[in-house]
Amino acid sequence: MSVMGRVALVTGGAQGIGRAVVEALLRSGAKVSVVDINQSCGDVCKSELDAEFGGDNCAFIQCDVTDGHALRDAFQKTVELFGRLDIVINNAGINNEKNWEKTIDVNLTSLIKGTYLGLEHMSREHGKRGGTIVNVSSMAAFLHSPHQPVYTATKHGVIGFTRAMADASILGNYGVRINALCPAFVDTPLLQSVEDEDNMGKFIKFKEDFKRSMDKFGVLQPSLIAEGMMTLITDPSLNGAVMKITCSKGIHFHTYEPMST
Ligand SMILES: NC(=O)C1=CN([C@@H]2O[C@H](COP(=O)(O)OP(=O)(O)OC[C@H]3O[C@@H](n4cnc5c(N)ncnc54)[C@H](O)[C@@H]3O)[C@@H](O)[C@H]2O)C=CC1
Ligand SMILES: CC/C=C\C[C@H](O)/C=C/C=C\C=C\C=C\C(=O)[C@@H](O)C/C=C\CCC(=O)O
Repeated sequence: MSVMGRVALVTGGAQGIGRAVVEALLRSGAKVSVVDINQSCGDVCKSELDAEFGGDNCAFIQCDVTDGHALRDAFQKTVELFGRLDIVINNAGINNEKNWEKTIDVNLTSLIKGTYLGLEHMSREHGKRGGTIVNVSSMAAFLHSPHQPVYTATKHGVIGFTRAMADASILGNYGVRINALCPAFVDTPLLQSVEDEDNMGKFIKFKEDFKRSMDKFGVLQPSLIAEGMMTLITDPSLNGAVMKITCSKGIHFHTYEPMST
């Protein structure tokens, strides 16, 4: 599937992995709505993307994804601006073990809301034309790190929810493919949070162990994550897939044992 002329919405798109995904989508001819809480970062992002890709191909919508009404409005504004919605990337995420309730709210609750809003605008059950959703998890869902237990729980939840929704899409003939993406460590500002007691809480005392994990497993570049994301977006055979991206194996997929009857 080509994304030429398609419309994408990317949460957390103003920096890091989301910014790399936004650029890959624009480079492939999509129009993109960048949804992000960070006004200044979003303004810079919009200005730079307009300069590179032209002023009519992306929009920045300042929005805290944990505000359900604001998130709904961001989806509606995207459709009003660009006339349709074909791709939703639920990417926004934080690492905060001190305010762990907020981590659940951003990483899981808001991702669920973003998935449901995406279906409202894309699913055949709502008379729409179909589309694709990618939910961003993490390799933390496979290698539970003692430094971020609640973050790890949210990323496990993303995989379970995404795989269940992919099955629901088949049963309900939604016409929407729903997949998960699990990067290992990626060189973005999020990694800096491991140094901050305000983020790590009592687990700050494990930060050296976290850094040893980063040294052991390596750190990826956002551009490789964007490459994997484009595969999930464009490969029509993928639904319920769990893509993993690591330094050791690159872009690959998790395989699940068939359920025993
Ligand atoms: N950096 C890494 O090592 C890895 C990151 N991930 C996941 O990738 C996703 C993106 O992370 P990064 O790009 O690394 O982080 P980042 O911190 O560089 O970028 C996250 C973006 O999300 C935005 N954001 C945060 N809370 C928000 C909210 N409530 N509403 C709207 N926007 C909000 C931020 O303003 C920022 O622009 C997250 O879900 C993260 O858990 C997964 C595996 C590895
Ligand atoms: C403060 C930064 C917050 C989050 C960063 C990120 O979300 C957390 C990642 C946590 C663990 C990363 C593990 C990386 C593992 C690898 O790179 C693999 O090569 C390890 C080998 C096997 C994994 C098991 C499997 O593939 O099933």
